[in-house]
Amino acid sequence: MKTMLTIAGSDSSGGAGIQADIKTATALGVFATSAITAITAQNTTGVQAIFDLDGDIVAEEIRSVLTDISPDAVKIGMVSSPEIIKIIGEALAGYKGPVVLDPVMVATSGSPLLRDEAMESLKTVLFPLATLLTPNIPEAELLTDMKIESAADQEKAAKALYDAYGASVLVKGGHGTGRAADVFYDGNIHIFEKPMLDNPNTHGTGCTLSSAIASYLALGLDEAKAVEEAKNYVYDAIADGLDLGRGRGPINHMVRRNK
Ligand SMILES: Nc1ncnc2c1ncn2[C@@H]1O[C@H](COP(=O)(O)OP(=O)(O)O)[C@@H](O)[C@H]1O
Ligand SMILES: Cc1ncc(COP(=O)(O)O)c(N)n1
Repeated sequence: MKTMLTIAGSDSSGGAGIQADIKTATALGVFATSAITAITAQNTTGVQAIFDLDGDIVAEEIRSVLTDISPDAVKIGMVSSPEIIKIIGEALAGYKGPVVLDPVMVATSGSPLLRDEAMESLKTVLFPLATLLTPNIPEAELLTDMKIESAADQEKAAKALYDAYGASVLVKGGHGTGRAADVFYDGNIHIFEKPMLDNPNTHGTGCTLSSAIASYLALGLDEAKAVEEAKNYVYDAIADGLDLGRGRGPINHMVRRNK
């Protein structure tokens, strides 16, 4: 069986973070291993508390997995502090497979998940290790210092990040207006477009997308095909119309199994 490692934070409400990653990989037939970076107390209305794990245990978690069940792909999500970022960089230094990095900065509920002082380390330590970056529009704006108002702007931002970090880049369009256009640049531009679903329950879409991409890469798909299939999976999971909690609820990771 193919395996993927997710390095991310725990979401007590089960819709995002490690929980979304494990559900997604499982739904796609990939065995998930994990290294938890932080424990969040959160639900569909917001993030109530964050506890960063000690860097030493994060390093041990990653080493335990890499030295035994070497993953076919790695996904990195919430990393929060410069110390944990540095440790992940060291622990992954010899890893040769695909690394999908979702630069998680703010939860769908609006709560910050990356400390301000961690932004620079994210760019200098983890971006160069990544093979594929998946910023949403607000994240891509911060990373490139550009205003993104169209698919053409998403394309410019994707190219700028590709040139700066040498990784393929997917600028996701869930925060845009009009259609949900995700722009992928791997040296060539690919645009993956779907109608924007009228559903406020999108907690965990970014985590789900990046772990689905990592899962499809683990299964051997090329990057552009992995992105396309992952987007289809997230679209179906939003379209299912699951309605849990009082705020912005999660999507249905099990959508393909229920049908
Ligand atoms: N309402 C929606 N309808 C259709 N697709 C959506 C919707 N919201 C998000 N998506 C898709 O979900 C994925 C995650 O995108 P986005 O919401 O931009 O990321 P993040 O969760 O990191 O903010 C993308 O493929 C995006 O196009
Ligand atoms: C632990 C954790 N990691 C990441 C997210 C981002 O979620 P989204 O996929 O909605 O951007 C989150 N809310 N919680």
